Amino acid sequence: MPATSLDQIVALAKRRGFIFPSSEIYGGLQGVYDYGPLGVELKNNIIADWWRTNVYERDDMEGLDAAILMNRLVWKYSGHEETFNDPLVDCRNCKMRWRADHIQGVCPNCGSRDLTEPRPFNMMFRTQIGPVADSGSFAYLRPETAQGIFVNFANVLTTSARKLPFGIAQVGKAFRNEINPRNFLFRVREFEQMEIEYFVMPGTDEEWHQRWLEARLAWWEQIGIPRSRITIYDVPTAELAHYSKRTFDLMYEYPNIGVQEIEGIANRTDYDLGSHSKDQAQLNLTARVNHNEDSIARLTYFDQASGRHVVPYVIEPSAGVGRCMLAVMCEGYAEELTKAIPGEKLAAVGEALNAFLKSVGRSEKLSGEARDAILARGEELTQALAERLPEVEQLLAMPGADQIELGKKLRGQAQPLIDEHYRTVLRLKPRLAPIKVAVFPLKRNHEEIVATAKAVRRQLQAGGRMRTIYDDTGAIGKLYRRQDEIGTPFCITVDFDTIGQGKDPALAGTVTVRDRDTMAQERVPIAELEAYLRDRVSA
Ligand SMILES: Nc1ncnc2c1ncn2[C@@H]1O[C@H](COP(=O)(O)OP(=O)(O)OP(=O)(O)O)[C@@H](O)[C@H]1O
Repeated sequence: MPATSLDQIVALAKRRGFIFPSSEIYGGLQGVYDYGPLGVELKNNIIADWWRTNVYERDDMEGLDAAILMNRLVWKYSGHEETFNDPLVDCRNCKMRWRADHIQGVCPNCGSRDLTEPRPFNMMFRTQIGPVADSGSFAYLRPETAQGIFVNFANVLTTSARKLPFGIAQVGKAFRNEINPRNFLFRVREFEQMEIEYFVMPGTDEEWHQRWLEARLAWWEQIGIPRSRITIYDVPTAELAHYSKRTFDLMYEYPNIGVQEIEGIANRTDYDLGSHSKDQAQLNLTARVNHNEDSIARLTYFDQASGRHVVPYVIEPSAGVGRCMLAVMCEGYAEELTKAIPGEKLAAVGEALNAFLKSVGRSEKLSGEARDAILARGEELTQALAERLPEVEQLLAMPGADQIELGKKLRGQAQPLIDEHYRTVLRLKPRLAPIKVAVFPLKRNHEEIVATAKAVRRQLQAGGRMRTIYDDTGAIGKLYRRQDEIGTPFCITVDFDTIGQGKDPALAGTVTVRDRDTMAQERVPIAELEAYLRDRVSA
């Protein structure tokens, strides 16, 4: 089952080093996050998968990496200076600011209805280029990567000698001064986009729009978001952006946040190339564009069949990397019992817990209400102990000498049980997993076992294809749980059998390979490890 609460993902992301708040030691910066050691791997793997699918595995695509800073005129003629606005309202009571279309006429902070009329707020960040702050030095941080593609259309067309239809793919940072950044990675002020601008002959645009919808759904499925988990929102005409003839928003149901856009697939007509072209009057544009008196290029395509210059239509699939990563983590997340707890062990823990609850009931320090609540749930807690570690932890944290004594006893009994029977697992597609293989020595102070484990790690990493780590910081069970939580598809253990000192001499030169999802273990000869893992880690 996927994550049931965003908190599960936020906690895991922090605990294991996927995501950190930006500038945390100075109190953070709202709407900005840093990708930690595991986050950067997952993010890079998502981007690489998108690039491979959309650039390498197609015959009709080129890549591009345009600069974030661009001439201000780009944003004038793209329409962003005029229209890239969100409706801003102020709460007169508590002074909080909100996006009018995100609230229900009442301040979500204080409940006041005393709000200002919505007014347009331009979301582009401004900066200054060069040492002199005058009007000529003014620039924006790009709020989308798409414009870098449009203004390079002629460059790519002439250097690649492409014929329509063809597309340009780009991944890069975008910045939006969101009024209310929130919901972790979902709405932030600095993020990455994976965008395609696909250029087609006018008249074939509707068909290509449908084809891209299918292609994009197939990609989401490939990275672990099944078709059944995505809703297609066919944006009603009244809600369409001014440049769009039709837009499909792909929506994913995030826990707590609800059904939200992860990707927009827009038919942008000839609006973009037409907007950035000179001689617009001669281009037979269908889109309404602002008169361009600054561009030095005609962004057209010579169609040999008709002998005419045409302005291609554009289909744009545009996805956010952060929203994608959040969806992939939510979808792959599971907390589960790994096997049924044997009756007598449960009874022993139950006894300790009951004694503990009794003691809590006598405690002067506990409020009556809390005591009653705990006693009422005593049996249920006992039964479901392994699934309810956080609640048990809460009980253990309560004050009072008896509690501490019993708490210790309980923890002592419960922890191994819980460790053995309960786990959090991130079922990422192996190709996305930050770490593909983790290698453990069964004994961390045994020279030969350690040396063999390190050699196995080096051998697998040397292939360059699978990120492999060595870890000896705990008992094997604990190490498995850590790797389960971060989505590592395979763990390898080097033991006495491996080095020929175990019970079975036939196992010399083999290691245990454990599968994250099935938890099944297999003995594999070291010499065959790479072949065994190669396809499995790129699945
Ligand atoms: N503030 C943001 N934080 C994270 N990702 C974003 C943000 N804004 C846009 N994206 C991502 O970029 C993609 C394309 O951007 P687009 O301009 O279509 O978004 P949008 O329609 O403005 O999004 P929303 O309506 O949620 O603000 C979105 O589908 C989303 O994945």
